Amino acid sequence: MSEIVFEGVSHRFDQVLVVDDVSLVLRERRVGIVGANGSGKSTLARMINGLVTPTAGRVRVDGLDVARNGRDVRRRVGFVFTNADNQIVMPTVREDVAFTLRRHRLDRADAEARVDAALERVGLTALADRPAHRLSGGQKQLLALASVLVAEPAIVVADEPTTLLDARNARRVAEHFATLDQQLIVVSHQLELLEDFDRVIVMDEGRVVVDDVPTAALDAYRALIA
Ligand SMILES: Nc1ncnc2c1ncn2[C@@H]1O[C@H](COP(=O)(O)OP(=O)(O)OP(=O)(O)O)[C@@H](O)[C@H]1O
Repeated sequence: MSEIVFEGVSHRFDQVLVVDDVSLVLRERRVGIVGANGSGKSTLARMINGLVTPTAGRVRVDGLDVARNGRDVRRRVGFVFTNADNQIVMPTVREDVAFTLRRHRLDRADAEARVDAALERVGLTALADRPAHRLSGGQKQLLALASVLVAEPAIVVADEPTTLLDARNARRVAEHFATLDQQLIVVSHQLELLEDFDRVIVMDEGRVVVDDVPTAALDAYRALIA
């Protein structure tokens, strides 16, 4: 497993402290992050691959300082956004997955084999030549996941990957996430998604207020928001 370390990490947007002195070592395979709207979950998740830089403290991924080694870190850390539409950049499903590899210097056959494997992995092989924007919401989220997996990241960070999906699609996407070999960090308001994770972190006003096994952490979170 990889290791993600937050060392006294804070982040301010326009003087407002949204992540407040967080220190964590994440080594578990599947870690969930929950918390009320605006508690700083997305900001924390985005710091893992350098989408957001801490205004104080340091984030390290497998020993690499994210602020200094952004490119190497982004090769290790794939990021799945809430809205897959924002992640789809190419006309067809296959082209969209292949786009991730544009700077990987693979020969054509290797790249194609990796794209095929990533599509197979998420069950989109039959839709490979379809227009990406015409997929259903659930299929788009699986495409976003394939576009991340094709780079063979060690870590997948997902920010509310099922929030925009109906219950059936959310379950389908969640099942795919559950079978990943990668270390997985998932921000979610859908608590059932995290029940069989290894660890759940509860954020409140930028701080980690609970850090425990899912049953205990989710109970504490439900009590906090009740
Ligand atoms: N780019 C930005 N510029 C200014 N403020 C921001 C920016 N991104 C987030 N914020 C603010 O930082 C705070 C924390 O936001 P963040 O998205 O991390 O919370 P969250 O816990 O993920 O919330 P939600 O559950 O609503 O997605 C919020 O008050 C938000 O308005």
